[in-house]
Amino acid sequence: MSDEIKDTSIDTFLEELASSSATPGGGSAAAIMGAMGAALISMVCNLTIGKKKYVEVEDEMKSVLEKSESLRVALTGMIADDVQAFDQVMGAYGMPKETDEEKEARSEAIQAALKTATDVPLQCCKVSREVIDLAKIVSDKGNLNVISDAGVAVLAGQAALRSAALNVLTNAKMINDKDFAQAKLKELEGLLSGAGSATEEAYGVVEGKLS
Ligand SMILES: Nc1nc(=O)c2c([nH]1)NC[C@@H]1CN(c3ccc(C(=O)N[C@@H](CCC(=O)O)C(=O)O)cc3)C=[N+]21
Repeated sequence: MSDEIKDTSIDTFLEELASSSATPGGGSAAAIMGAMGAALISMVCNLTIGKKKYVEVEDEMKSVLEKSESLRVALTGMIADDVQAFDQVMGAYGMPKETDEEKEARSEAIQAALKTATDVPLQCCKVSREVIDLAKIVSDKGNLNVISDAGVAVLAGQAALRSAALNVLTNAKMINDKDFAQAKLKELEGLLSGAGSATEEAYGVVEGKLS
């Protein structure tokens, strides 16, 4: 699929995801999950801003909306970024490996591609973590009529974070530059830390409001 992946219909995207072609893969799926989380946060903000009952949180909701829209744009871009990154990995594996020179060039290309294919989902983790943190704010303060959507947003952020994390883990394992891999895993650990409890807390708040 091309760079225009974000412009394809949901149906076509899912067909491509389901197909035996390597991309889009789980990395792109993680990004779109995060983008859905961000979109739902924006939706809750848009339905809270301008309501008399929520005038006290209006400024905060406006600020959350600005951030969630920027996260949504970033995550939407990562759907294609991940396709490109993983296509590079597959392309490198497909290089000829007859001569020593070819083997060397192939190995270098694989290693370079794996680094990018680690960085893209790590970036997705970073932005998805922000989705979780913003979803928590709208779960606490958003319009009660759409509070279930705030709960969906937090779970989408969590799914995106943990899904992108799996892509980081699987690629980092294959990287020979252990300093690089260690640094990325360390960064990942920081992003995962506390995310589960933030998710459960926000989900609990939403459930509490609905029961
Ligand atoms: N940033 C990132 N994004 C990913 O989407 C991502 C990733 N990293 N890391 C690893 C996993 C795994 N994954 C595969 C998808 C299809 C095949 C696939 O089509 N394999 C063919 C072989 C194809 C060939 O050799 O040309 C097969 O097993 O028959 C393999 C692997 C995507 N992932």
